[in-house]
Amino acid sequence: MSVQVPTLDISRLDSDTERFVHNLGRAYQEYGFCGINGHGIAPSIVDECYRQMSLFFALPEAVKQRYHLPGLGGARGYTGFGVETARDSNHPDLKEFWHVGLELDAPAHYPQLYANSWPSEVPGFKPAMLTLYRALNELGGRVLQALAMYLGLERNYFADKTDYGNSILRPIHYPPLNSTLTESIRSGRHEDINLITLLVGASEPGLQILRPDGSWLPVTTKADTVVVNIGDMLQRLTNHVLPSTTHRVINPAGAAAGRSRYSIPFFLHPNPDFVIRTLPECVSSDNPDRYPLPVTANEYLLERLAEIGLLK
Ligand SMILES: O=C(O)CCC(=O)C(=O)O
Ligand SMILES: [Fe+2]
Repeated sequence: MSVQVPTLDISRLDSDTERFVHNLGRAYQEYGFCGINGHGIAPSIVDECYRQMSLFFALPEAVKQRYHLPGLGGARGYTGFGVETARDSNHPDLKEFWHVGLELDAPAHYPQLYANSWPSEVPGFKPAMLTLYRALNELGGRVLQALAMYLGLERNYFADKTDYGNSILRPIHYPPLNSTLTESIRSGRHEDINLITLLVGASEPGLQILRPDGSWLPVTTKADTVVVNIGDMLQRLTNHVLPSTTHRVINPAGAAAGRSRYSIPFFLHPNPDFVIRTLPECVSSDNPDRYPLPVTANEYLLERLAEIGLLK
């Protein structure tokens, strides 16, 4: 049998806590990625997002560009095809996307929590995306509870560090490929910037993770599975105890090349002023502190956005 990223049932967080925490932590130590099912997010919530995003991305380019908000580093609204370029790559990704941030009723505690923009042409887009945002934010909180316990922290360690998280829901459209000559791929090899990413849409082939032996392992899951991976902020906080694994989305061959691919990652971020300082629980003589200098989540984010071409 070929190797596969494990899938775990998160309802075990309450019914079988100790073993679940152990299994999840081991999966992340081995792969940096894990499938999560049993999460209770209704398939209709995800289906509605796919329906609404396909309506939006089908609009004329000039209409979509009205929702590009200059100067925000793509933090909200639309980012066009061929803009984002993975670190260390000269070839832009073959994708366009939209960013939804935390929707607040009152003025933000943090200036970085910009107001959302919504496409008036697609009225169902906002309610669909906000519903999925809330569901994934909540699921991410449960994954962080398990990870906190795995690291020897108290279960709610992350709660007050993520309650105003600068988290982003990113509906992505990878259009049909019209040339086989391009050196670009749908998403160039990269690591995610944030604490954890919850990905809806890995049921469509294309996503691959880099294994320590240099091979690429496909991650394709059942439709009900959310793929959750560790990002660089959590890797840094945990001194690499939880690794942020390099991944990419390759161009399909054959008939699939003529079809769009849609996916929706949710990048769960800490509050902008959270200080990423190596956890003492993750430092030992075998694993000395790799990051003696702390950095705030916001400083770290700005550095990384500049590197991928979103902040000029
Ligand atoms: O589309 C996917 O399956 C993955 C996208 C991704 O890795 C990202 O946007 O960071
Ligand atoms: Fe990613």
